[in-house]
Amino acid sequence: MTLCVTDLAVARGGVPVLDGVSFAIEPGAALILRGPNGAGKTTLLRCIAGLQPPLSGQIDGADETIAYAGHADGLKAMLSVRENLTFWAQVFGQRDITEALAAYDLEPLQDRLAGTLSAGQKRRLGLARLMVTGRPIWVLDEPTVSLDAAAVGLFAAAVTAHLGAGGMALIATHIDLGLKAHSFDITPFRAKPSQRSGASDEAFL
Ligand SMILES: Nc1ncnc2c1ncn2[C@@H]1O[C@H](COP(=O)(O)OP(=O)(O)OP(=O)(O)O)[C@@H](O)[C@H]1O
Repeated sequence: MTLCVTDLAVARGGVPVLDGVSFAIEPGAALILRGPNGAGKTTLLRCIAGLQPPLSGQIDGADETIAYAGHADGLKAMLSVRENLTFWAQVFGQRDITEALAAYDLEPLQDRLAGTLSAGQKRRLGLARLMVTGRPIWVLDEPTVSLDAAAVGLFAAAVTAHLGAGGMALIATHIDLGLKAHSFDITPFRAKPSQRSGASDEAFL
């Protein structure tokens, strides 16, 4: 299975942002999305994750295969760390959360309510969630925000293990994660200002 994006055009708030984007990711590979603030990385990732439709083009290999981590951590504040991971494991039909707890050094925090965690601890939990989905393609938007250097290392190790097991990753980031991955700069694919689409068709802003 390959994630294949062909001639994709995407909009945000009804305004075209990118046009003519094509790339493919094979099992075991990661692609790092690059581009300055406002270039359209988040918009592209949201389309690929199925949160909003593209204007045109094709996305193949994304059905029931993607685990998405955006800017929000998507945590249940009144559930503990362990309960959050167990909840997501059950949603995705997986069971074991042990590896995810260990990968992000969350064992000492497992009984804490997620709402009481620091920003970096919440981010670690949000990223650990990916591991219990069993989904092969991780689509990640600025995953290292709030993480300290040690936690960035844990994240890089988790991604490397995921790729080693045949998984894939598409990551928008401004920092060097030290991963073996190709980079894809979306700057040249900025949509022309004349390409207006009209109304917004997004599920979430
Ligand atoms: N909710 C929104 N409504 C309308 N326009 C938006 C919205 N969010 C972002 N935009 C605009 O869409 C364009 C693409 O934004 P996007 O968030 O995809 O860029 P990005 O590359 O992820 O930026 P950053 O590096 O700052 O996170 C920008 O011009 C931005 O101002």
